[in-house]
Amino acid sequence: MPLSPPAAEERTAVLWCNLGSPDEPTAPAVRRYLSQFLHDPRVIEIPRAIWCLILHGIILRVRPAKSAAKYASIWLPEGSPLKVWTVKQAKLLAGWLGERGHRVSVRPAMRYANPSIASQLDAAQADGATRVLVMQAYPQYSGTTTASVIDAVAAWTRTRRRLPELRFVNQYHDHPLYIDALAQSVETWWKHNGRPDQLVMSFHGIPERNIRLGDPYQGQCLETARLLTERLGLPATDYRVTFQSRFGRAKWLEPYTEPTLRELGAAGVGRVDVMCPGFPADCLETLEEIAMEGREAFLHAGGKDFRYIPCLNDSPAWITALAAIAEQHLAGWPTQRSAAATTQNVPR
Ligand SMILES: C=CC1=C(C)c2cc3[nH]c(cc4nc(cc5[nH]c(cc1n2)c(C)c5CCC(=O)O)C(CCC(=O)O)=C4C)c(C)c3C=C
Ligand SMILES: [Fe+2]
Ligand SMILES: [Fe+2]
Repeated sequence: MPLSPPAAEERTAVLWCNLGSPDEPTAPAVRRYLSQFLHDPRVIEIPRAIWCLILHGIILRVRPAKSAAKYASIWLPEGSPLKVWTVKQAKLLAGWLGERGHRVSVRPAMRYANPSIASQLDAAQADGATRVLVMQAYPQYSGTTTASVIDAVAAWTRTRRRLPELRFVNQYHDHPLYIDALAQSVETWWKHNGRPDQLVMSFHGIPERNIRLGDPYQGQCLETARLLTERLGLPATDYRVTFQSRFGRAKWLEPYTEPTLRELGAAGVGRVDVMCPGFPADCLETLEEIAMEGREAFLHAGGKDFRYIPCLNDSPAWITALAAIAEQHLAGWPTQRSAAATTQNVPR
């Protein structure tokens, strides 16, 4: 006799994964978060022994207090913007999929800090999920982000005996509904606020070396920008694609966002609109680095009018896109389990 009876039906959970934020905007919480983040070999690819010396000797002593002050400047009453938006997106996605007749739960999960990917996979299994679709808030694939989430799921599988069926969405940088959601956000912004002299599309950077070693990230960012500007009917003279958030001294993807904004300001470009198409949720890198520091850099260099176009966040077109992506990957998973199968709640 099996310990638990066979279940009549498969149950599916969607894991909606994002990077994660510190639990609070304080130096100790940021130190814990950065330590987990910067120990990830997908993020930092230099030899461990050397990196640990730099990380523990310098970065984890200096950076937490500075980063905590930046986090404090964007923190919401409910928590970090990245987490608040990611949780809201998960709720809206669940509602949308429910309305379309899918019996699935949607759980937000963070690669670093909380709620962790492992804890949400545990919770999904405890709820009876036998299938998990892993989706990520990274439209463009990078080993530093997408593969790292897959690593975290794989690390969890090694600690469990009975595994759910797993599916992964690795990228959707050119999905028509993602492009559509971006285009709608820009068009709505322009309808209410008028058009700029230049549109800057700023993506998170990664080291240039990663691209040379085969990471497809840069090409996917450029493809997103191409599809978006084509859809907006923007000539090449009216926009720039840039890369932000450089970390350390190595060469990262260029052109860098902040020097480009300074250049545009100094060249007499009066009005610039900046958007961050690779970030589906507003976060430290958009609200502080772009909307505050980027603005300051542009205006200080002589620019007149800087406007930040918010991320997709909870826009209906974006949730529609997410639901369509989920549906495409849920397709073909039959709802009935074979009679021979037993259920999930077997001891670890
Ligand atoms: C150290 C190297 C880093 C790489 C490589 C990297 C890639 C990368 N990151 C994002 C998305 C986000 N990054 C965010 C914050 C952040 N990123 C790094 C470093 C690297 N990122 C650090 C150290 C931090 C923490 C903040 C700081 O101290 O500067 C965020 C925001 C998190 C938040 O809580 O709001 C996002 C989102 C992508 C998409 C990416 C590669 C494609
Ligand atoms: Fe270490
Ligand atoms: Fe980052």
